[in-house]
Amino acid sequence: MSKRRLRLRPEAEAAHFILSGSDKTCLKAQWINDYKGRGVFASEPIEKGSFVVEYRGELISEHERDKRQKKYTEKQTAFLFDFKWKNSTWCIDASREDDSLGRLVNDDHKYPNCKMKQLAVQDKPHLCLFAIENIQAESEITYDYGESMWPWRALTPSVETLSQPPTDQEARQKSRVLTFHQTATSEQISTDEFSDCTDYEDKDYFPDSCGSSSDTSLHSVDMKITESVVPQNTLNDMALETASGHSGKITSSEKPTTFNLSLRSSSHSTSVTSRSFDSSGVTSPKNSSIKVLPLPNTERQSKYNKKQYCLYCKKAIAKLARHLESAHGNVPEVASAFSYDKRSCKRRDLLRSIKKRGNFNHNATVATSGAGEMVACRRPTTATGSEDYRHCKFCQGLYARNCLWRHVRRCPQRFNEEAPSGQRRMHLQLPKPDQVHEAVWKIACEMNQDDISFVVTSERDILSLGESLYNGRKPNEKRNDYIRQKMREIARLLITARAMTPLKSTEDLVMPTNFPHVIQAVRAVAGYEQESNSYKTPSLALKLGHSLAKVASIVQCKAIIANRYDVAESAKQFATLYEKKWSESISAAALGTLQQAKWNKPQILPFTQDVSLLHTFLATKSAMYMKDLEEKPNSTTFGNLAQVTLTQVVLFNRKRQGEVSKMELQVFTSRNRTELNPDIMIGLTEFERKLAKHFDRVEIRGKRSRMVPVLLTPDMITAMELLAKARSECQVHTENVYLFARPGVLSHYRGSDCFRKYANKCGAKYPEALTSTRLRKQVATLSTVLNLKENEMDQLATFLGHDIRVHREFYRLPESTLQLAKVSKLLIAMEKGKLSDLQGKGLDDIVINPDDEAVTSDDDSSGETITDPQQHKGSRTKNSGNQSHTLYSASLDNMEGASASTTLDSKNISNTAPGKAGKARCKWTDDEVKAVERHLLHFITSCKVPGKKECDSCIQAEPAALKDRDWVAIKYYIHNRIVALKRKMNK
Ligand SMILES: C[S@@+](CC[C@H](N)C(=O)[O-])C[C@H]1O[C@@H](n2cnc3c(N)ncnc32)[C@H](O)[C@@H]1O
Repeated sequence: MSKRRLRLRPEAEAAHFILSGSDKTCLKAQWINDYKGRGVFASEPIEKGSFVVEYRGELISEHERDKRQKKYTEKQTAFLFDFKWKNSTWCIDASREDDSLGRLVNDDHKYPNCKMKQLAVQDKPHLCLFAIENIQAESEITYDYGESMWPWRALTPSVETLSQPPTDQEARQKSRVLTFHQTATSEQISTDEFSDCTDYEDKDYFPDSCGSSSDTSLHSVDMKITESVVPQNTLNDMALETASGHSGKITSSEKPTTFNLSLRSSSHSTSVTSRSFDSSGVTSPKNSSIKVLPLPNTERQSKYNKKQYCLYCKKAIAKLARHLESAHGNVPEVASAFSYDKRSCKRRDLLRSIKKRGNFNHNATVATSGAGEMVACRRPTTATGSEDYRHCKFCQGLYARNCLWRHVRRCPQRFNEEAPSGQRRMHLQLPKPDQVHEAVWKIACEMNQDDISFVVTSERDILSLGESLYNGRKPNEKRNDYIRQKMREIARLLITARAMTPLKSTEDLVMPTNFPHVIQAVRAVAGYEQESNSYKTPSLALKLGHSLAKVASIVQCKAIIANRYDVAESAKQFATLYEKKWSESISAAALGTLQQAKWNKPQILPFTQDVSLLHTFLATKSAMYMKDLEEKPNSTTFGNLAQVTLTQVVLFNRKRQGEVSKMELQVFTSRNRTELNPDIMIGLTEFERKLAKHFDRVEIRGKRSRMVPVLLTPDMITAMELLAKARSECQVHTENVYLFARPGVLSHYRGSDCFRKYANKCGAKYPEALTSTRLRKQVATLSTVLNLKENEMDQLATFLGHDIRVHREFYRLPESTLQLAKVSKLLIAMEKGKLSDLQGKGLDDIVINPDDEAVTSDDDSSGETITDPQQHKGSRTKNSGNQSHTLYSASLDNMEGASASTTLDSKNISNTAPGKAGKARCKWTDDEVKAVERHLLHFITSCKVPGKKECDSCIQAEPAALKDRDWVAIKYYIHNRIVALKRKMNK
């Protein structure tokens, strides 16, 4: 009697919950990770055989299902559950976000604890889950979605494949998983009928096996999804498997039941997040669901009674060695371990290795399922979250993150591999999901392990962004850093978006309807301040924009390949939105903040005396170190000479330190040493010919893969040849490709470090000004002051490794220098009341005399500086009287030092208008002089508030020649000066 009641109870209970439309209180929904999303967990133990939850939703016909499927998004389609009832196909559509829990139960094809069963209540079919084992509190409720190519199953390779090659049987099993259809029988049960819910034969449940499908339309739907993401060989495997049949539990007449689950673009992490999930009232666990098993330290179990997982039978075993010997003694590696003496190290190491691999297999299963207990080599005293543990990449043992480095130093499995040093991580990479680029996965796994790296590894589209960046660049460490940075940036955005908007995945970020949320998140990440319309980190806002555009194009391409035209279209629309709205919403303010940050910032240039001091210091040191290296070749003498020579080359060539630092040995040894072509020689002056013979030229890789030439003096060549020769004696790794290699490692010396070191040692007055970038600016500034011709300027720009536009905009100290060197002459003339003297002259024809200079230095226009909207857009003019004068003296100083014969007179400074190198000579006509006078008068008499509209009208009324942006700059400068003059007059 009692037995009968027991049997009926689950059904009756199910009917009760079906009719009340509620779920059991012993269940709760929880956010697991980005990979799985939410899941359902037992908050109390559930007995084997009990009813667990109903897969509740809207019951629709097959036809309606087909219609909905067409317009549903990928996510929604995942909630369509097809089943057979009364000889036709029906579907439960659970896509609507309600509070029901059944729709949130995840798949587990290996160790499910529930099975799906069909129940007829009041002559309507219902899908319910029943426990097939006792379920512990806090365990996740799972069931087998059936054999099919579910993306997550492919993404997390079986643990066997991680540690050992698959056996034939395993290979067969694996390919069966790749069959792309879940099929099922459905035993229909009426609540009126007697049924035994604890009698779990597979046929009672669905999905329960796979079979050849007669439903081709369903096949094709799934194929559409899989084709896009599965490489061709996998598809071939699938085809083979379908042809060779399945497990055979089902007859060919049985119809497939398809859980129309589609590929989530972000599903493959094996770790668990502690992030809270708050949409739809799901609980938000602060701790990860994966714990590290603590020492057994209860009264019943001693701490010496630790259980380990057997590599072969996967069970937790207390006496593993004994178990291995008795149960798996015929396995070659077990036999080999036991062939050694009982106390031998070899035996101990082999057994330990088997133990660690067994535990690793278990840990990988836990990681894959998203919940459970991992086994560490040194167990904590209390259950600890898995975030602080990592697997050793050599022996696969699990160690506390902060102790891993210590273990790696003496890990017996490391064999001859070099111990990783510096930033290189020592933990085992997570299992690489299929279709993720190996190198990109490595980059992602080597990141600092934090929330951000978690999002990177779990978001497919972020990894795709990394892959796209990876493919477009030549391999080097720096490129990897860049990719890492880009992936982290977008992950940070996603984390912020999740916290403050309904967005959840990277794909959500590039949906046009989400554009306002994206703007909100970007602003939050970049620290937008509404009042000032500025950002704390404006560059981040700009970078995120570029990355989002890239992600949108990646999503679009992937969607096109996958025949998901709705997604492709929406990504395309996002791109259009981005093009039209991004600037006004984000980038205008970000660029404004960036530009504003540069205003009034003193631009320090190196002083020529300091440069000269550094030069002499390096020459002396170089001679000394060359001698040392010849006499005592060792890593120290090599390092000294390498650093000095590197600094010399950067200093002499005014090159980016990063480019010269990376000069490869092979590039130096294979440099072109052929004589200069006699025809070219003819075109050179005697002096130039001598120079051409004097220097050697090496071509190195510059920014954006540009070829950048480096000139080498004979002294430098001698030092470099010595470095090349002495490498082997000085512990320079044979694999180290760099000329300025660091002995013992694979990296090179960094020019910036060397510069800093020698700048401080050489006794320079302003050592902080001696950096490679500032030296580049110095040479560029001098080129302006010396008025190089257009083609000479081009040559200089090419030599410096950038194009002329960049040179003009960023390297020359543009208007400020010109204002110093040239416009100031005009101002002096004006202040001295000699404006009419300018008639018929160009700016360059004005000669400064020291008295005049004194006149200009005592002004103060600060606080009255006008900002010009035009300058905002294109020109980089910033007017600051004080700063200008500092620079003026600096540039004069440099100029004198640069060339003894150069003086600031009308011969040397030729006829180039400011900002228009090489354009027609800009003489002041009578009209222009009058216009300036009028302008002056206008300001002195009527301009009360500088920068107001009246001034603009005044400017417009002037002759055409004065409309040039450079002249506008002059006018603003004049304007400021006049305000200062006016103040003086008022006083
Ligand atoms: C019916 S829903 C289950 C609820 C879902 N986890 C959620 O948060 O909405 C099916 C989806 O869950 C995810 N999923 C289910 N089982 C999974 C598993 N074992 N591993 C990873 N993801 C899984 C897949 O993204 C699938 O599209």
